[in-house]
Amino acid sequence: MNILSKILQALGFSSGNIGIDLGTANTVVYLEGKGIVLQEPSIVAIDTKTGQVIAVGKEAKSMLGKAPETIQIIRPLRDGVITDFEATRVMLSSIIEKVLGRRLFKPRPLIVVGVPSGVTQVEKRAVIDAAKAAGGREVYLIPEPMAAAIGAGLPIEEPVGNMIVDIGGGTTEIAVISLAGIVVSHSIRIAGDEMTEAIIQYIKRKHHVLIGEQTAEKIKIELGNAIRDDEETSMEIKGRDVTGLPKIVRVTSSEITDALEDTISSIINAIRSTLERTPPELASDIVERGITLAGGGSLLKNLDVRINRETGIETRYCEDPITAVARGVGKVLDNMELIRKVSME
Ligand SMILES: Nc1ncnc2c1ncn2[C@@H]1O[C@H](COP(=O)(O)OP(=O)(O)OP(=O)(O)O)[C@@H](O)[C@H]1O
Repeated sequence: MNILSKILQALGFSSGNIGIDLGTANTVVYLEGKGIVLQEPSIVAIDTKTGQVIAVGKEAKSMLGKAPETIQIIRPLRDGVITDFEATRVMLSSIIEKVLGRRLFKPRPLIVVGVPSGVTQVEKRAVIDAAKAAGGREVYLIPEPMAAAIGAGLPIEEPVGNMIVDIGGGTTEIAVISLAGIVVSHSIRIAGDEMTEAIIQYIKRKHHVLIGEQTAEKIKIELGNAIRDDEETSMEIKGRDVTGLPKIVRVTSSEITDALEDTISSIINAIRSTLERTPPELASDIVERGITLAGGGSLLKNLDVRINRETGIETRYCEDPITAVARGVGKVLDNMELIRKVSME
């Protein structure tokens, strides 16, 4: 950072450079010099008659499952990648405008975006084009697990093995990082949103009741547990039965543990297979230093305990797991050398 930028920052001005965690479930934005300035669901509401954007983020999410036919609610990303380019562009522009809105001078910002490590060239191009179309001057992409590890404060540039498991909405990214590079990684398109979907399917099968995504997510957060613990809890949920009438049923935490079993097993198998492919020296570092968890999906109750039980490796959360990727892309904004080292080709 040059001296002028430092003075401007000290005076409360921001360079306008932005780090974005463009997530399947949430988009989190870090503004250089300010920190996290926006955290909103990755959802856009569009008027189907005029094609105009009605709402973005929280406001659009509150319309999920409740909108008339004239309003289309779109999640522009699925499984961590862009499935609707135009909606992503609109969402990014609106977010960037919200973040930089009242600035007197608006130089085009440098934008660093965290993306799943398994993205294809076409998907990478789509993110870069969307960020440029939304006003970005230069756009760099950093693999999400690398960004999460930087955000978690792991010593990624040192010659030691750091294992990060970032469980988002659409993707789980597992990586072993050493000397600023990803040595082994594994990305599966199974994460928090599959847990939500598994709850919807379980309640349909077991109780013959249909529930929406928002209700299922609430159940996951309130009752979900990666292990069976002694404290059984339950809650009443409202849905629609097969005949179409409203119905109330009581659901217990152990039922939800059953519902989530396949998803949790897939995540743990992916961690195991990554460990199996890790070179011995780095594996011994991981045994010593433990596994770090990031991402909203990792917040499922007792997931750390379950991973520890099944791998034998100490597992801990990083600070504020949901913003780890955004804090990571934010931390590199003033370090072009590091951006070049860790960004994707
Ligand atoms: N307390 C909680 N318990 C369980 N799951 C939670 C909790 N809080 C958030 N989640 C889940 O975390 C997921 C979103 O996490 P996050 O915001 O990190 O994903 P994302 O970055 O948008 O996704 P991706 O990295 O896959 O693109 C959602 O599935 C949400 O339901």
